[in-house]
Amino acid sequence: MTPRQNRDRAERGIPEATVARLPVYLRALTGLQERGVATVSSEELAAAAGVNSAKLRKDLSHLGSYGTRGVGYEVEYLVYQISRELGLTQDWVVAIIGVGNLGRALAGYGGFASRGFRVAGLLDADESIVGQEIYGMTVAHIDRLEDVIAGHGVSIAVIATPAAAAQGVCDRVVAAGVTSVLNFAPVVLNVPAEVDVRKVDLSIELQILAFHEQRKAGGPDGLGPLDADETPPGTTQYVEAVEA
Ligand SMILES: NC(=O)c1ccc[n+]([C@@H]2O[C@H](COP(=O)([O-])OP(=O)(O)OC[C@H]3O[C@@H](n4cnc5c(N)ncnc54)[C@H](O)[C@@H]3O)[C@@H](O)[C@H]2O)c1
Repeated sequence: MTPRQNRDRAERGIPEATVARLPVYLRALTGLQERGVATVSSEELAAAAGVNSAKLRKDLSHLGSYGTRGVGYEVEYLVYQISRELGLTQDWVVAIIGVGNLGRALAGYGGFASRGFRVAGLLDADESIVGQEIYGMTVAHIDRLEDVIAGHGVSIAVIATPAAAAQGVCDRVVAAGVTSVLNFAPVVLNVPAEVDVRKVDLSIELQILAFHEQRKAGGPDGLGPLDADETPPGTTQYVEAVEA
C-alpha cells in the first residue's frame, strides 16, 4: 500500500477490521473465479468467507460495491476492486531475513508470487547457509542487508530469525527505508510510528482453537456445551479471530 493509497483509505474511513477481512474475501473470490463462477450472492460469498452476510455487505459498501439486487456481485470486478484497495495491483518486493526452517518454507511458498509478492532477497548470518541456492535464489550475508534492500527495491521485510536477533534486524531494515515488516519471531518489535509491523504467531491461533475446543467439549466449568446463541464470536472462522 503506498502512502497515497493509505491516505485515500483513511479519508474514506475504511475500518481496520474491514481491511483485515478483505484478504479473506479475496481468497474466497479467487476460488470462485477458478471454478468459473461469474456472479455471487452476498450470502454465498459470506458463507465461503465465514462471516455473516450483513457484515460482508457493510464491508463491501466501504469499497463502493453494493452488488445488484437479485444478481449479487460480479466476481471479476470485485476481485479487481479488493485487489486495488489492498494495493495488490502492483508487485511488492519482499526480503526474508533468517533462512532457517521457517524462512526456507516461506521462500518456497508459491502463494506469494501468485498474489503479487515477489521474494527477491534471502539473508542469513550463518556462514554455512550464506551462498546456498534456495528456490533459485542465493542466500546473501546479513552484512549485505542494506545493498539488497536498495538494489531490489524491497518494500516488505519478513523477519524469521531467532527472537534475540529480531530487533537488531528490524532496526536495520527500518534504517534502510523499509516501512512494512512481517515478524515471525516471538518478540514485540519497537518501530517508529510510520512503520507497520504485522506479527504472525501460530501459537496464538492454536490457543484460540484450544479455547473453542474446550467450550465445545463442555467448557472449563464442566456444564456441557454452550447453547447456539451463547456460542462466543470467533467459533466460525479465522476472520472473527482477526477482529477479536
Ligand atoms: N510465528 C510463528 O508462528 C512461528 C512459528 C515457527 C517459528 N517461529 C519463529 O520464527 C523464527 C525462526 O524459526 P526457525 O524454526 O526457522 O529457526 P531456525 O533456527 O531454523 O532459523 C533461524 C535462522 O535465522 C538466522 N539468524 C540468526 N541471527 C540472524 C541475524 N542476526 N541475521 C540474519 N539471520 C540470522 C539463523 O542463522 C537461522 O538460519 C524463530 O524466532 C521462531 O521462534 C515463529
